[in-house]
Amino acid sequence: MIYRSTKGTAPEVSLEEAVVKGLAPDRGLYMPERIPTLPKEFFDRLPKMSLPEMASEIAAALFGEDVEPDKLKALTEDAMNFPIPLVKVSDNILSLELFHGPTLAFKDVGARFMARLLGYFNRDNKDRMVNVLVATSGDTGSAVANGFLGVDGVRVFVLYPKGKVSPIQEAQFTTLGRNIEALEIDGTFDDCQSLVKQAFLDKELNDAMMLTSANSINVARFLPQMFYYFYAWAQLAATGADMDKVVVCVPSGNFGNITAGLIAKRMGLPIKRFIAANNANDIFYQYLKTGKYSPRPSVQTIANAMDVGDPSNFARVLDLYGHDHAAITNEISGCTYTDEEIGDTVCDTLEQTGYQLDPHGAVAYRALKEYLKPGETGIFLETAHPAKFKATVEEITGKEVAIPERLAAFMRGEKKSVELPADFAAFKSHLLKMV
Ligand SMILES: N[C@@H](CCOP(=O)(O)O)C(=O)O
Repeated sequence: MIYRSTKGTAPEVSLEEAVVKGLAPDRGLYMPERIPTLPKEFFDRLPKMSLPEMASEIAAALFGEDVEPDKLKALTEDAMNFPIPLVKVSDNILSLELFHGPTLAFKDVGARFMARLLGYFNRDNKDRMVNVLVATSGDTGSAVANGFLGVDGVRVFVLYPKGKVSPIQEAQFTTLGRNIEALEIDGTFDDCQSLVKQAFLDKELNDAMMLTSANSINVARFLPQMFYYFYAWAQLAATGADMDKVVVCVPSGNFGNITAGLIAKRMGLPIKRFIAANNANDIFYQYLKTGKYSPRPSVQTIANAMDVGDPSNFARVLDLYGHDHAAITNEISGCTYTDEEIGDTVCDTLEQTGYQLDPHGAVAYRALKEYLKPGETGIFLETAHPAKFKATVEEITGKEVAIPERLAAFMRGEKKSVELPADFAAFKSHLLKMV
């Protein structure tokens, strides 16, 4: 498969080059040149398939030309080795619980797949040190750090906005040591993401060290996220539900997650429509309303992983729909909620249904409650475990949130981070010291 840049001015590349480069040299994002359609017989079998089985068939359709079949199957099945249950919350609304992986957030799916795929591409270059740069507003950092922890030939730099992630999220990537270094940036997530993007375009840096990204700008991080859309659909289909009116609501920040869902739909997954639910960082919602994209500095909210002021994957959404605003609004609607509304949703849902939402899932659940039409069934992506936001959730509900042991383990480590200003020269000089 050939990968092309959304900006259209960079050379086309192979999957390996797209994964290793991360970002195209014209600052565009790589996209597969064609999106394969899966046959009807695949969808007929779907409700009976396990997650690793279906993931490896989908991976074969996308990556099969570039990776040996048995290796691709093995690495996909190994990456997808945790449950992703679809759980009923209220009458016509179900939660796709994406928090049962090692770091308790949906990013585990893409990060684990990417770590294994990069290992495959690097198999004959054992002496080559790959430097993974990752900007995080909370969840990506820990998933990537854990996905690559102890992997020979890989060094990970996690850039995060100082004081703007939850204490547990911070512990998940600042206490690991070994080949993981946390860089605490005095700025926002967008500053972190911009430092990473500038690094890919800096000749001196790229001559000195091999850099790649593990954010959703990297095709190996974002495309595997489509696996769980198929799995959600399959679980619902297995219940005998009416599959013509399925609406998926995605809590949206950097828009990699919803873009993976849109690509799943292009591959044939019959999702009727999508809702992109924003917190106060409602850049996409404003775009849907006005047709104008006006990025702005992100503000801090209680759904911090979505605190993104210039979503990278907006470029991919535009690309998928040929920059046609009407076509986009036909398939995707949006909404935006304040912290107060998010908090009320966490509280009311717990009281009314007994289901403990995290602040991100709450944004999406509320959107379905408000915007599902009669006869539709809504699935929302519950992107992280509520315990990752323990203090916030407990303050809202007044009830204790138990911390799973694998999360508690992170809290026992000692925090180590390097503080840096949101300044490219300082970041670059720090990286160059590692050479
Ligand atoms: N929401 C992310 C921010 C980056 O998103 P990504 O999907 O591009 O990695 C986070 O929680 O870190």
